[in-house]
Amino acid sequence: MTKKIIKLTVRDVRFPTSLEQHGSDAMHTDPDYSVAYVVIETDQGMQGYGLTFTVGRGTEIVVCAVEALSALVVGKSLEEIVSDFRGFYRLLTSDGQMRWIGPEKGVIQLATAAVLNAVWDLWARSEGKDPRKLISCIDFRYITDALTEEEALDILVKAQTGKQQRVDQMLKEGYPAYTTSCAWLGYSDQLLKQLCTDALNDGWTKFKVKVGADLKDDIRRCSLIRQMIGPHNTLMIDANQRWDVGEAITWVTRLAEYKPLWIEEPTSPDDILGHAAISKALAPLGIGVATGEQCHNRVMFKQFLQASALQFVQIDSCRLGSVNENLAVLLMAHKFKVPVCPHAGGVGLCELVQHLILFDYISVSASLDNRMCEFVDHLHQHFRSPVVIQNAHYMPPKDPGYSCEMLESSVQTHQYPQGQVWKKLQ
Ligand SMILES: C[C@H](O)[C@@H](O)CC(=O)C(=O)O
Ligand SMILES: [Mg+2]
Repeated sequence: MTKKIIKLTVRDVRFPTSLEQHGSDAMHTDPDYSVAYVVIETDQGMQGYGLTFTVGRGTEIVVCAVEALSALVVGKSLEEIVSDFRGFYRLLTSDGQMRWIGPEKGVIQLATAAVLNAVWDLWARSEGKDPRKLISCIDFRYITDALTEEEALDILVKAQTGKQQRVDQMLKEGYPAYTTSCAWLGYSDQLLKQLCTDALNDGWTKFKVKVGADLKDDIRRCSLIRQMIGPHNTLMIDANQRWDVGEAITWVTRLAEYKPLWIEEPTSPDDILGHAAISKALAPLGIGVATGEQCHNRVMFKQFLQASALQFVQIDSCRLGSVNENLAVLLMAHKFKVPVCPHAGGVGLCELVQHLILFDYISVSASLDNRMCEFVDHLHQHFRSPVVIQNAHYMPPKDPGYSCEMLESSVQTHQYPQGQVWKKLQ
């Protein structure tokens, strides 16, 4: 029986995280973690849940973009969509009129991710997928000079070997994670120390610190955290695009003694050659460049990889056009032998991206070398199937779907501006 999508709703849901400086960095000093939250419904009463992450103001614009896309979804059946998912992806990203406000970037790309995340959730609840089916979801337009459809299929087919052992290993041990929760830029040293002590006690071994606003502060905070975690645990630093290219090289060189594994988003997320120059300059110091949370499509990732401009690929479940585009990036990263360490946190990003990184290990890369997934300990309580972390590892989700269904009570309380939480703050 076909499942016809008869309704799409989208809501603006915001959490006042800026009140306690959760999520703050050198560029986003007051984020209110938010989502455009999408629910699609079929004529058989099934639901699919999807979202895209934002940091507060502007969510209403993403909501408008989702509404603009909804006419392309409502009325279609799930079977019709997934029988030509590549075509459906293109319908959304290449609509002859809406494409002008992208293409495949900005608000319209965030909206595409929210809608398609809901479609993947609906699909995931209904059936399994084989390599050929997955490849048929990817739009190879603009990336065939880096990865052909045949090469992509070959990667997935080769990774069938040993797949069951990796599934068993993940079920037992989980996927390695790192934490960003201890060292947001707006946190005091005292809070940083407290959170770092707690995290060490909970078994965390990999830590990310926000940098980039003030060099003296960065030296103090990196020195503090390195002292606390010791020489063998892993430290990463994240500047959230704060610097020019030369400034990034000078600044990070000053922080090199704290042995960061990577500098994340050192400069404009669009500056591929700038990232290449930074990568080259920092390689002798043993510091890699990580980026991707604002890398808006597969074409950008292709060029980053071709230009050796990054050493860690940070896919994002809501920045790229959903699973379809993330699959393309995972496969390209594998071909270019660059590890994937996803961006997560925000609202629901951990819930979503755990699926992608488990898939990467089990069905694409078959490697854990230099790989880990970000974890941020906020707002999980608002999800029906929140992530499970054990001993600093993501344990595979057990419920069917893409794990982005929120509790209806949370959505209503945090809906902007009419929810109780926001009424109280007005
Ligand atoms: C504004 C967000 O909190 C951002 O700082 C997140 C980020 O860069 C990360 O998790 O990495
Ligand atoms: Mg970051």
